[in-house]
Order: sequence, then structure tokens, then C-alpha cells
Amino acid sequence: MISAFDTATIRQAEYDLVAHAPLDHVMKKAAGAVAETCAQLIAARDLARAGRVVALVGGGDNGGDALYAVAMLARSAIECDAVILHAEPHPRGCQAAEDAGVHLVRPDLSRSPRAVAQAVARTVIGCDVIIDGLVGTGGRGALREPFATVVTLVRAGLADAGDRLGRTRRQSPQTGHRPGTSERSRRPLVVAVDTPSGLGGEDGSVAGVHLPADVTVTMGALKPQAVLPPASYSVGQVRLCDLGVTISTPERARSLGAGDVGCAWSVPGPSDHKYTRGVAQVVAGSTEYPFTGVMCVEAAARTGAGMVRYSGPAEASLAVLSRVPEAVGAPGRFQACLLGPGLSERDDARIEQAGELMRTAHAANLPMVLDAGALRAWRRLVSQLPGGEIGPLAVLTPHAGEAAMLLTHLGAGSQRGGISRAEVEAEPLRWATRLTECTGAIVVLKGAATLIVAPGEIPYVQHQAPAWAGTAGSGDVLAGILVAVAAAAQAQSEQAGAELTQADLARRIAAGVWVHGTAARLAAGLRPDRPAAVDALSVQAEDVEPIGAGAPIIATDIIAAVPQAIRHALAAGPLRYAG
Ligand SMILES: NC(=O)C1=CN([C@@H]2O[C@H](COP(=O)(O)OP(=O)(O)OC[C@H]3O[C@@H](n4cnc5c(N)ncnc54)[C@H](O)[C@@H]3O)[C@@H](O)[C@H]2O)[C@@H](O)CC1
Ligand SMILES: Nc1ncnc2c1ncn2[C@@H]1O[C@H](COP(=O)(O)OP(=O)(O)O)[C@@H](O)[C@H]1O
Ligand SMILES: [K+]
Repeated sequence: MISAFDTATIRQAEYDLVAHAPLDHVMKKAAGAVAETCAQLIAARDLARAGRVVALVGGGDNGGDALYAVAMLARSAIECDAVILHAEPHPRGCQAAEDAGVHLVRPDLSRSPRAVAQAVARTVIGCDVIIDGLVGTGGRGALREPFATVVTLVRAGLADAGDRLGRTRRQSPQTGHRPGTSERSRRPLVVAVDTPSGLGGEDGSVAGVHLPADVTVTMGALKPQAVLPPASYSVGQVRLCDLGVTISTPERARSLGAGDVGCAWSVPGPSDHKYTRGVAQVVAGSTEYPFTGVMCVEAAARTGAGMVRYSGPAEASLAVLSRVPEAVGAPGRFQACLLGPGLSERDDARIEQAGELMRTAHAANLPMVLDAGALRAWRRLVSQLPGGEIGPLAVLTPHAGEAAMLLTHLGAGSQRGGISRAEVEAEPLRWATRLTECTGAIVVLKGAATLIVAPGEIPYVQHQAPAWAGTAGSGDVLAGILVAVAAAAQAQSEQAGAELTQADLARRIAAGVWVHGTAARLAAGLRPDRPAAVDALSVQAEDVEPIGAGAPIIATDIIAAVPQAIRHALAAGPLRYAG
């Protein structure tokens, strides 16, 4: 499990640590992790020269970390510049850098932000690594000048460098020259100290310009922006420098890893059979989208449901049964249901069928997954339930657009009207939490990073899926996986004679989201693990996954890889005991 904590909590813990340590001892440890990362990244470039690093230095301890880091790198014969962008940089860090032979660049800070930024841009040209030590956990609000302009110009330069390299490669196929690793990575890499400068929102929101990193070396513990979207989309690979701080307050967010999923997963034993493993009932497809059910049913079956029952349009039943002959068309007992994929509001017969199953599930307190069409038909479906309450074992799986629609419908926005998709994308945790509060349900807000939020629980955030997973039908596959997970959870509770709790269901749903993302990784040709954070001192440069790694996939590829993803989780999980 990876945990992220509020910045203020981490700062307090670090403060206590620093107060009992020799002067700058903790800072040097942090700087050591930054320097180690830079040295690794340069070594991986396979250069004929020693490599060059430029540190962007602000006025606080974040800049101090960067200065000590370049001092260490310069002592190992790497060429280093430090651009001092504050009138009062960390004095001992500056001295250490100067003593080690770092070239200190001091732009005239009384000049315009653009002039300062151009001085920075000139220094950065041709370097291998940029260390971002402008602002860390002491940052407040959006970046001020000249940092904002510096960051804007550096970003533009990095994007241009990437483009130029791409053009060079495209224009010279006749030479037969294949670019090696060093040429591919000619763009300078950005290593953020503690956090990319400009990212500081405790809920993952982003205010203003910031400098996205290839690697973030974070100190003590993960800050919210390391895991919460959209900020987490700019941190690159997160390396944690363990300073030895202990934090006892609850986390701001959690991410399950393979081992946690292995623990949460229901595995059949000798006394199990199809009914004790969980029967999933799927209502999917309509006259408009007849074949959606195929993907949901197959995904549920491959996830390990003991049985999958299917109801949908007559023309789809044949398609479902020819793809998954194991599916059962007859109605009967079930432990969890999935309502909504491919469901059209115009298909009254199907909505009626979904409503009936919803009432059955609700009366028996069974989990139900509501996706797509069931979210659009919220009013019609939920108004039929006693008290108009969906219940704690409901799992809503909207993408940002559907979440916006539902929030608007529930009147959760401000007085000026509805919520837009863009607003949800800008503050996904805020709006997923709001949706959970309005409905009492578990909300799975889908995106590159998917949030799993239940009322009063610490949110889960799972960011396994590569962007290739954003393909038509991928959400149907997820819905199928989740109904199988929910059915297994319910079946297991029934066996134990206990009630399935919302917290337990939320954790298992997060495990299902992990499986979906990991299956997408495997389908795209990536290795299964994309850990939310790694140990700064034990990871290798090759472990940095470049943006765009992998290959296109279709939703059915994800289904095919589900068993392999589960196998990976179980192998990382506990050795189970038969007693
Ligand atoms: N406090 C500690 O015990 C430790 C701190 N460490 C490092 O120190 C950092 C925190 O240091 P500080 O508390 O000095 O804070 P920072 O260095 O993060 O930020 C403070 C500086 O940034 C400026 N600033 C704040 N908001 C700004 C904005 N929006 N635009 C432009 N400038 C802005 C301030 O005027 C000040 O100069 C951590 O992120 C980490 O890198 C590490 O060395 C580990 C130990
Ligand atoms: N950029 C992305 N990176 C990773 N996963 C993504 C990305 N975009 C979408 N996804 C995932 O793909 C799935 C898409 O679901 P959805 O939008 O319901 O699509 P559909 O209705 O076509 O099935 C979700 O699980 C979502 O988390
Ligand atoms: K920084």
C-alpha cells in the first residue's frame, strides 16, 4: 500500500526530525537521493562526455536540497550549473556548491521575468538533467514571478526539443540510422526536488503553471500531488527518500499495490463451488448498443465469477452466448448485479428490467454496480427504491462526463447551475467526494488515475492503466470485473455469516480497478508493475517508464489479460493457510 499524507503533517514530522539532527544533516540526505537519481539518469544516457546538470534554485530549503545535490554531482566530475533565482538562496548550500566547483549563474533579478527566464533558458540548453529546486512544500498558491515565466519558457523549450528530435528522426529514414538510447533521450530530463514546482494542492488540483517532471524525488513521505490527479499526471516516476519520519495521522489517499490486491482477492478453496464463488447478474446492452454485454459478461467470467447471468436484448444473447457459452441466460439467484453498460434510456423494456433487478438487489442488501445508462437513467431507477436511497453497497462507475451529469442532476453544483466535465477533471477528488456524499454510494471516478471514494473512508487512487486503456469498451470491461469482485465479496460474507461492509467492498473494488489497469498494461506489452512510488536509493534508471510506452490495445485484449493480472497479484499476496 502506498499512502499519501497532507503536506502540513509531513512538514511537521520533518521539522521534528531536523530539530534533533546536526545542521543540514537531513537536507544532505535528501540532496544525496536527488544526486543519486541524476547520476543514474546520466549514466543511462550512455554519453561520451561526463554529462551536465543545471539546478534551478529558489529561496527556501527546496533550493538548499538542489544546491547540495549539484555540489555532490560536481564532486563526481559532472559539469554543474546552479541558476540562483532568489535574492537569498540557502547560504550553506551555495557555499557547498561553490566549493565543489559548481558554476553559479546569478541572473539580474531586477530585470523583467522574461529577461530572467531567457537567462535560464540559455543555461539550460544542451544540459542532460534539470533539477527543479524552485519551490517545494513551502510553496503557497500559484507560482509567482519570475518563477512562472521561467517555468513557462523551460517547458516550451523542452517540448520544442522533443519535437525537433522527432522531426530529425522522421526526416532521415534513408540513412538507415537507428537512434540509440542516447539520441532518444537527448531532451533534458527534469528531476523535481520533493515536488514539481507549482504543484501544491492538497486535493490534487493544479493552480497555474508548473514544471512537469520525469522523476520526482520526494522526501519523507508522499505528498497528495504525488498520487492524486490531475497533479499526479505531472510527477513522472516518484522516488521516495526515506528520511525516517513517522506519521500517525490518517492518510489523504491510498493506492493498492499487487500484494494488497493479492490479500483482498477471494480465492476458491476445496469446499467452494460456483454459488459460493459468487454469481454475477449482468443487465447490459439495448436495441441501440446491442453487443455491449459481450464484454461485460466475458470480463466478469474471466475475473473468476462462479457464474455470470446475462439479460439483454434478444439479438445480443446469441452474441454473448457464442462468445461465452458458460454464461447463463435464465434468471435466478445472484450475489451482485451490474446495470447499465450499453443501456439506452429509450429502451423502456431494458430500463424496466434493470429497475426490477435493482429493487431485488436493494431489498436483499446486495452489491450493485451502476454504469453508463443506469447513471443516465438515475431518476427513473432510483426513485423506485424505498426512500429513493440507493444504499451503501451501490458502486457508481462514472467517467468525468457522467459524474458531471449526475452531480448536476442531484443539484450538487453552485447556484449558478450545473457542473461541467472540465470542472470534474480539474478537481476529481472534490467532485467524487461530493457525489459520494449526495448518494451514500461508493464512487469509482474513472480516468487515467481512477478514484474510489466511499463516505467517510480514505479514498483509493489507482493509476496502473496506461493511456492506451482509454479505448471504447474499456469501461465495459471494468464494469464486468467489478461485478465479479462484488459478487465474490458478497458470497464470501454470506459464507462467513457476516454483513458485507461498505469499507470492505470499497477496498475490493479498488483491487478490481487495479486488475483492470494491470491487465491493460500487460495487454499493451508493459510489465505488470507500475508502482505509485519506489525507493529512491534502490531503483534503477531503466525503471523509468517513458511516456507513451506500450502499444495500442482494444478492450477485448484487456479481458484476455485479466487472469494474468490476477495471477501476478496472487503471487505477490500472502501464502494462504487451509485452517
Ligand atoms: N523542512 C525540513 O525539515 C526539510 C526540508 N526539505 C526540503 O525543504 C523544502 C521545504 O523548504 P521551505 O520550507 O524552505 O520551503 P520551499 O523551499 O518549498 O519554499 C519556500 C520558498 O519559496 C517561496 N515561495 C513560496 N510560494 C511561492 C510561490 N507561489 N511562488 C514563488 N515562490 C514561492 C518562498 O518565498 C520561499 O523563498 C521541502 O520541499 C524539501 O525539498 C528537505 O531538505 C528535507 C528536510
Ligand atoms: N488516459 C487514460 N489512461 C489510463 N486509463 C484510461 C485513460 N482514459 C480512460 N481510461 C480508462 O478506460 C476506461 C474507459 O471507460 P469509459 O469512459 O466508460 O469507456 P467506454 O464507455 O467506452 O467503455 C476507464 O476504466 C478509464 O479509467
Ligand atoms: K521543486
